[in-house]
Amino acid sequence: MIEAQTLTKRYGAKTAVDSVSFTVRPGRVTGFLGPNGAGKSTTMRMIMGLDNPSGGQVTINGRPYAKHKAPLHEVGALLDAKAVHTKRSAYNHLRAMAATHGIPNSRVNEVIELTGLGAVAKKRVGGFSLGMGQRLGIAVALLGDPQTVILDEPVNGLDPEGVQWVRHLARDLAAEGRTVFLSSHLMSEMALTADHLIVIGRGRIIADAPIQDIIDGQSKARVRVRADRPQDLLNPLAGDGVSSQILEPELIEITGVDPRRIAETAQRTGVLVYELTPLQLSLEDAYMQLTQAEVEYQSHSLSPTTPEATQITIPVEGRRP
Ligand SMILES: Nc1ncnc2c1ncn2[C@@H]1O[C@H](COP(=O)(O)OP(=O)(O)OP(=O)(O)O)[C@@H](O)[C@H]1O
Repeated sequence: MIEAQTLTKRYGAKTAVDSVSFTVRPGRVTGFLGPNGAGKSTTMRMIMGLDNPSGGQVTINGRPYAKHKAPLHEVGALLDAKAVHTKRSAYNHLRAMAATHGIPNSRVNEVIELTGLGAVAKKRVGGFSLGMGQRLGIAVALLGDPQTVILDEPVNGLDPEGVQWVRHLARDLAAEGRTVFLSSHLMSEMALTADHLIVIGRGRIIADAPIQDIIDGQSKARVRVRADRPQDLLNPLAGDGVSSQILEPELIEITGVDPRRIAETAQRTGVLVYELTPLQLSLEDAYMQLTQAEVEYQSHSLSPTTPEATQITIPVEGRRP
């Protein structure tokens, strides 16, 4: 379990992490999301005792990292896979780490097996690809068989098989009752891996909830309707927060009205409906909506004159008095 209370980190005038409080619980995968520069790595570094908080505190299993007698058994972290610059082989690197922490060699062999490093374990780490470096970083994180595992961008540089492997690993570790806290910019992957999300923007928590709640919280009912005269549905459905998009002559999307009301309206108005599909936001859409005001490093289109979409959005006319 990781518990942060009013955790703050300032770098000069810059407040990278601004009085955040959250709990990362065991038995589930908690994703840590946020735009570039939001404060994810700084938070993870403070959890691992690599940065001192300017205020507040963070504990792992009830104690700050530095207060644990055998921290590698409590928490393992992959924070910066590129940090391992060594002429040693992966095997010797892991053995040296194990020796200094009283971990038996048999565990070194286990983590090499677990992370799929067997074929390259005797090669110099300096020559590793990004993906192999990631696997070694994860092997180091798991070396002490820790109760809590923190992985910062663990799928960075991994091929699709590696990405899937990290997903299964994270889910297996959580299923064993461990605390798993991971960051990733790959939303589709996060949607498949995490049970719970903490979203941070400009150093502050902007969401802390089960993943489905975050998607539902950002979604207004949106329904795709195929019908012979779909436009005839629009006036009877008009109201606050209702809008529609004509995609094809017989295809529209209506936002802000549930499918049952659309079906009832169609029956009343004699419109023949032959498709009524509720649409759900993806995690990526929900995330973009949540964080759009929090993006520190905004990207701009190279061709601002290019139309955003060819679809036409028209608000449904307001109710007539
Ligand atoms: N050592 C430092 N000195 C000064 N500013 C720093 C330092 N480390 C981080 N920052 C600043 O603190 C803020 C948070 O950075 P951090 O790396 O924690 O964000 P992040 O969410 O991990 O971003 P990314 O997704 O790009 O990795 C950024 O504005 C960053 O520039």
